[in-house]
Amino acid sequence: MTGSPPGAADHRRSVDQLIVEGISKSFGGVRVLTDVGFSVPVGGLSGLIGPNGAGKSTLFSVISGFQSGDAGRVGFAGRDLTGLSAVDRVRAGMGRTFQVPRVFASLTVRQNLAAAAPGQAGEHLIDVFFRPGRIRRQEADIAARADEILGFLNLARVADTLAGGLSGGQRKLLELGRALMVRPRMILLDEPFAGVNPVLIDEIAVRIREIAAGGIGFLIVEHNLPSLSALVERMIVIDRGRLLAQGTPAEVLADPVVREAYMGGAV
Ligand SMILES: Nc1ncnc2c1ncn2[C@@H]1O[C@H](COP(=O)(O)OP(=O)(O)OP(=O)(O)O)[C@@H](O)[C@H]1O
Repeated sequence: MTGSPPGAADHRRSVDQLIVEGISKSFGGVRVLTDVGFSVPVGGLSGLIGPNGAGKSTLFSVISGFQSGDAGRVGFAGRDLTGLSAVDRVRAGMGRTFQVPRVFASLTVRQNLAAAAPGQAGEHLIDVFFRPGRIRRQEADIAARADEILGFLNLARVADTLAGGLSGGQRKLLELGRALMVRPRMILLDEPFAGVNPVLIDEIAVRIREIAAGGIGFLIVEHNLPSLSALVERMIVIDRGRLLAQGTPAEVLADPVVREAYMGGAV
């Protein structure tokens, strides 16, 4: 990342925006992202699309701090997050899910949710000996939050099932639930509909809309363009690592440049 903070003051003023500025990233000398910049509302529903290999997952990783960018800045809800670790970005309110759900197969659904809760007092030995009451209270809070999410995501009936036994769609819901455990302001969702049957796609879309209505925003990478465009208010398009277009789903999908990038115009 660059050392000087151009635009840092803007980041502080933009309390309701995710601002991505000049992100570039190479792997072994191969440029994957080139000077990508856009901004979306923290509390809104936005999509990030592009053909296979466009750089969407890499961009997600740079925004969420799982990989460092070679250049560029990330402003979020009035803070400059550039250079912060992935954990600190989660603490700042930025949650994320992965293309391949990272649930613990040998833990139950409920345990998976509890394990996603941030900064648990019991992690520190000193708390175990000197603050047992605090640990009990925190465990009760986590259990209550997990129950709330299990009910909301319609996962209560599989709460005590091992996550390894869930369907693809249920795993996606559990991954969404894990992101919700940290009480984020915005969630970066990587392919929530991939490998999910159409009925569950509709259910996941309904849940996302309900969560967004409660003020938590989404930036969603997704190849299922009909389902995504029915859900989001705006789309960012990247192709070969560069910003190609942005606008409402109708504007973006009618754009000849976007149609050309996708399968030579067969969107
Ligand atoms: N760790 C890595 N090392 C080397 N190359 C990588 C690495 N991660 C990604 N790439 C390359 O970067 C490019 C962009 O990959 P990325 O997964 O970000 O694209 P994507 O738009 O998410 O693709 P898809 O839609 O197929 O998931 C690809 O050419 C990929 O092979």
